[in-house]
Amino acid sequence: MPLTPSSTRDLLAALGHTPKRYLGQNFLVDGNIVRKSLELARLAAGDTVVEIGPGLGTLTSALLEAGADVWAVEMDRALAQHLRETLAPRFPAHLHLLEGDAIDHPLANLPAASAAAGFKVIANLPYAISTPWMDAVLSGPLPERLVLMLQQEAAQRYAALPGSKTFGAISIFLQSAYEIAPGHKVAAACFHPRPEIESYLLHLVRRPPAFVFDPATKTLIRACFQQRRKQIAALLRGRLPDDGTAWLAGLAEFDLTPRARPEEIPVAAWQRLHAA
Ligand SMILES: C[S@@+](CC[C@H](N)C(=O)[O-])C[C@H]1O[C@@H](n2cnc3c(N)ncnc32)[C@H](O)[C@@H]1O
Repeated sequence: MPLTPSSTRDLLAALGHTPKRYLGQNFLVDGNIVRKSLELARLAAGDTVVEIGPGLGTLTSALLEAGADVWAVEMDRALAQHLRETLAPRFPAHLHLLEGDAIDHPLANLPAASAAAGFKVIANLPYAISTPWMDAVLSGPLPERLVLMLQQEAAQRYAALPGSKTFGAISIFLQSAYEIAPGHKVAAACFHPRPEIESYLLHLVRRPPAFVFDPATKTLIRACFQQRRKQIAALLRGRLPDDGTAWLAGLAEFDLTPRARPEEIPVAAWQRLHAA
């Protein structure tokens, strides 16, 4: 599989494929990043891995060559066809390729039994879907580890702390389930074509135990952050049977009052909120 800008360009030309911007087609052309991704994921032979957007198969082939069982979902029909013709015959028992949208199939149709046995996600994500996809994954079953190439700005939002302007619902959902381990900034030269935005290799390790919010509480928290300049007491009024009085009283433990704004409230306090 191609691992240099020139071999990637040659393959794209041979396929008659022009990278599609709306599908975030910035292909990896740097072997070090591929190796680093496998290393951060502690990839071992026999691991089950979900990959989103295998594209030309650069990361996918490295995963398969390392002995992983790969469940991948690719939306681009021509690229999926290319993988079916080239990579699938080499790894017939280990590549499970789905042509479709990762938003509809966030875990590439990984069977429930394989998910329950433990799996990882390693992917160079299409940037446009990173947050809705992450939100879907956080509903469970949860991967043990994720190593994700992302837009740096998205990685900053996921890792944001209370008090920061980028702290939001996704930061709360993600940090409740995962620890953010050290990752890496990635240069635009590691991709073809080069993206205009900065990229980051994010490394997430599932917490023991991981906290998963129920759907109603997620909806409530998202609604609070849609009006992040309002005070939390006003935001909860009419949305909880007691208008949130009991939960608001508990904010004192965090040195906060009902006048706090959503972005000031720590993750541990949000975990005590129950909308249902
Ligand atoms: C950033 S590229 C990564 C390609 C390849 N994994 C690599 O690292 O070179 C993103 C890939 O995701 C695919 N893609 C975009 N949106 C998708 C979606 N909603 N569902 C599944 N795949 C998608 C693109 O066609 C592209 O192949």
